[in-house]
Amino acid sequence: MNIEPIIEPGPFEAVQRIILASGSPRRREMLESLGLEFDIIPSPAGEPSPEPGESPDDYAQRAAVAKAEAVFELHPDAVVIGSDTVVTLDGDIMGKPEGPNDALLMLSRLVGNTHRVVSGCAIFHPHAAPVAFSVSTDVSMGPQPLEVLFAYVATGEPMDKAGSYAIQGRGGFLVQSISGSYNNVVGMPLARLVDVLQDIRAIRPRPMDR
Ligand SMILES: Cc1cn([C@H]2C[C@H](O)[C@@H](COP(=O)(O)OP(=O)(O)OP(=O)(O)O)O2)c(=O)[nH]c1=O
Repeated sequence: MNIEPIIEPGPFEAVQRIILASGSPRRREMLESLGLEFDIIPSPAGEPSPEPGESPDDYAQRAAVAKAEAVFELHPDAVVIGSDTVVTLDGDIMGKPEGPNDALLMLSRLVGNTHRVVSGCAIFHPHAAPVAFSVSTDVSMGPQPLEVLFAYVATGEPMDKAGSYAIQGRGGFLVQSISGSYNNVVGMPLARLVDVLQDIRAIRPRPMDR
């Protein structure tokens, strides 16, 4: 399924075919913000389960590699980008909630605490070794009464978000402060990704005359 995004001239242009192996609208918007032409092919790879004792960083990277690799195998001529975001607190890895009760449980643990959001990113390239990395952001939330969490869960926003909240959406009110990349919380370590894409010559600054 190729969804051709609408491109506005942005700071960069693609030098090679780029595929975003993601169904996340947030990740699509981030790549679009760069002005890149790219295809979207959600990965057929499912979410792997964390191995016993696996660090959140290793897990997020492994999940991102699995997503990107599954699409790269079908399109070895393209640069394929995959990403995976998890929330971690007290050593536990939180993905997307299984339902409203699970979302409520996650949020009741996160409020009044500082947790880490870890996004893994993997880039597969036709003529270079794959690159995988993870970036983490500390997110501090103030205390919230249960009825506020109920009301937030009832919006439905938490259901497709790691940790059951969206810093960029209605859940922004939950976040008192962050230390690190904001984009990384939303779903992709964009600054680091742009550096890598330029290093492997997949993108370049858009020439002034274009
Ligand atoms: C913490 C946080 C997560 N998220 C989202 C980012 C991810 O889309 C989602 C975590 O799920 P992921 O499994 O990382 O990704 P996804 O299933 O949405 O998309 P795909 O696997 O196709 O790439 O949580 C936010 O949008 N805002 C936030 O503040």
